[in-house]
Amino acid sequence: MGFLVLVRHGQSVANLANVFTGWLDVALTPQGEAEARQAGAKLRDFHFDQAYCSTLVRSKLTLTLILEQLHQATVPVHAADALRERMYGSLQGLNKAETIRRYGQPQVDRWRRGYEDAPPDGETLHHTQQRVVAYYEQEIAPQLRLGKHVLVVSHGNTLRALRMQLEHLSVAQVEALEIPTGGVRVYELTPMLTASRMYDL
Ligand SMILES: O=C(O)[C@@H](CO)OP(=O)(O)O
Repeated sequence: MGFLVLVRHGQSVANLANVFTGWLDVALTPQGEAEARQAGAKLRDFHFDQAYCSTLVRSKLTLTLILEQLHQATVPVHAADALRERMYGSLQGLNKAETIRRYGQPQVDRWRRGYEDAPPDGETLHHTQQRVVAYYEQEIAPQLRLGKHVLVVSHGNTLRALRMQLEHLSVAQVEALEIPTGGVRVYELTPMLTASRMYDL
């Protein structure tokens, strides 16, 4: 039976500073590195055939630390632009609290969590979902259909978008979904890619 594990990267320096990140290529904090190792420890009973991450360093390093923790550093890794965080446009680099003071909580909530609301010059979650799901269908799903064990380390909004697809969430459900840094979600999959079990670790 195939399984798919989704992990959000550990805390980044921008997460700690409460700054909109998107495609900014920021490092993990020491806590973020510890969260990555903890995610690896939670996965100690899992063996992976294939792993995927984004081309951003916080995702790559989280994956490296997980595989090191598991003593599975030889698992083949693919880093894909399609798995990068939602592009946050001109919000990137701005402090979130300061942005709320300037534009108000309702507007910032829509930019951050609305499914069809684009941040200025940025991607909607819907657009992010189209590129992430296309990559999933082309690259990851064929591995899962073969019964492979696949690990994906990506970002808060890309994982919200992918989870909406995998779990058939409504717009209201995905708008309310929050994924913690270092969060681990497991799907046990039939050959038809129906989830027979899904759970957080
Ligand atoms: O800044 C970002 O890129 C994301 C994830 O950290 O933030 P938000 O929770 O606002 O979508």
